[in-house]
Amino acid sequence: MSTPPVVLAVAGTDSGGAAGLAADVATIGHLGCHAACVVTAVTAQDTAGVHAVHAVPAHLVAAQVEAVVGDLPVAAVKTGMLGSPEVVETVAHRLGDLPLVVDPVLVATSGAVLGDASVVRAYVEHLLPVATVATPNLDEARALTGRDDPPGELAARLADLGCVVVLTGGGAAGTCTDWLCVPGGHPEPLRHPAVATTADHGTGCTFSSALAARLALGDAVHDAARRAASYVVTQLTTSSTWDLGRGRGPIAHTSGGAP
Ligand SMILES: Nc1ncnc2c1ncn2[C@@H]1O[C@H](COP(=O)(O)OP(=O)(O)O)[C@@H](O)[C@H]1O
Ligand SMILES: Cc1ncc(COP(=O)(O)O)c(N)n1
Repeated sequence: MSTPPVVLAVAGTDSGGAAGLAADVATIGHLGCHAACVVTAVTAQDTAGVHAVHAVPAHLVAAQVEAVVGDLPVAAVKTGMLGSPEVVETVAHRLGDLPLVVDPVLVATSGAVLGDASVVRAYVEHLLPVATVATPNLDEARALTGRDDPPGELAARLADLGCVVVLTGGGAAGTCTDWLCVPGGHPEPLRHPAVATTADHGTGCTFSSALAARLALGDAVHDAARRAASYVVTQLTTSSTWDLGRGRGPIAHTSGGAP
């Protein structure tokens, strides 16, 4: 087998194994890349909620980043929960020159706040302007713009900060619509079938990791976004028959279940 491209995931942990680095590392590996991982926060989390958060100090996040980029040929980076404005700035400063997918994690599926107003400001001022692609959901796009416009308009506003935006979510009548907008361009709807399931914890993490892996494998952004969405549909279809946890169960990151 040939040497895989390296994708660096910079994110928090989810003890329930649904979201965060667990989703990132599994997805990146399943798509044929090697996952390096930098931990930004430890969460005590399950399918029902986030019970505690311990932020990793910014200097230790920086040390992890240095260890990875000093040794491995990172082809793409994906960021998830960063948790503090200092960590957002560290990532922007040290990783902003690489192909960079930013999932601006602010709120968990369960409703827990994973990034406050100072983190929102740091994304807008420091990280989105150097990102290649940002993948906010509708709530995150509203928080980042401070507006309540239709999703296509929010995607265009965020793209004006300097990155391609794929605004995710918005399922209705069996269809999910994501909005893709390049800086200065017109928002374009990307549609795929909606899977009826409550086993969707970690979907955004899986999507942004799949997008970063596809970029590392050489896809252009449009193709990477389409393939990442199609990956998520397959994985949600698998987990739709699972019965795990009291809350919203994990999306299947890799397998179709035990053989
Ligand atoms: N039930 C679903 N069926 C199919 N695709 C979905 C479903 N829920 C989310 N997606 C897709 O998963 C990707 C991640 O979106 P989303 O769930 O909005 O992220 P987040 O977890 O950040 O809220 C998007 O491409 C979105 O359209
Ligand atoms: C550590 C961590 N990172 C990200 C998410 C968001 O994922 P989701 O939107 O599926 O809750 C999360 N819940 N926990």
